[in-house]
Amino acid sequence: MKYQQLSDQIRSKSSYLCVGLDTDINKIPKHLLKEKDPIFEFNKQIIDATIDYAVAYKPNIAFYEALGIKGWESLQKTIEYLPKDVFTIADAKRGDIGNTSKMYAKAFFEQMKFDSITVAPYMGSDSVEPFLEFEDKWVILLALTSNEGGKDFQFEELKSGEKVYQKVLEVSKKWGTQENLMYVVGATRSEEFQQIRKAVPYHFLLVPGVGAQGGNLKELSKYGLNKNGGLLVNSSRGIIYASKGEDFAKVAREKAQTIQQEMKGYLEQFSEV
Ligand SMILES: O=c1ccn([C@@H]2O[C@H](COP(=O)(O)O)[C@@H](O)[C@H]2O)c(=O)[nH]1
Repeated sequence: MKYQQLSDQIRSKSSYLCVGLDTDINKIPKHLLKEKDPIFEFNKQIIDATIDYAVAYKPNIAFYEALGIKGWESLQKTIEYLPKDVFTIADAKRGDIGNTSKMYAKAFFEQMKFDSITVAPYMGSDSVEPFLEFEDKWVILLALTSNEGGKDFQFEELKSGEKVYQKVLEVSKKWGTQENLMYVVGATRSEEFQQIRKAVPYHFLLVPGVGAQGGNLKELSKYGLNKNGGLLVNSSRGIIYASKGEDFAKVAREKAQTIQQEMKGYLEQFSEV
């Protein structure tokens, strides 16, 4: 998917919601366990219920890998089921020496046909560039993560006065363009959004950490939104497990709609979209 298409989706749905498909066999409603592929059945019902309010879907690959071959099959079916006009994110956090990264890229872009993949920056340019060689595919580079442990390294101050995550942004933005490179910035870091926007004014930011992790949607939207939208805000558990009963899809739809309505207001207030 191209930058403009994603921006158009945000405009037409008045939403920058990404639904996280962190589908755990131990958390899905019990009545689905009688299905041939309970994980896919759950995802299918979540997608049908939330599609009016979401512009992106993000399966976290760990949840599928953990089930072995069956998990990969459920993932493949999920990707094939998703409509072509939504943006798909493989939250896989890959990155390795160049020739290995190339194989990860082939797996997620060619085999599974994801639009994008999350990548760790730690191994540097040659570990990221192989992902950037695929047309209309995206790298979503970890910049500032939402977890507490993110402070262990990412806020460390360098001799230049920059923090490590700022250095990641400054150096990596030369590896790609706003057309093929996005950044992960945690919703729990809303105080950093203003200066992150200065560093990367036009790049999309994938923002996990609202809902279950307590990030503030208004705060991050205020500084994170740009004239193209520029944000994809993910919620996984807060939507997909809002109800653990037979009404899970209906309740997920209500949750997604509530978030979308809030986003619509912020798009009107904080962005020219
Ligand atoms: O900094 C990061 C990077 C990735 N994640 C992932 O996003 C979702 C968040 O799930 P919630 O249930 O909405 O908390 C999950 O897949 C994480 O692995 C993140 O949280 N923070």
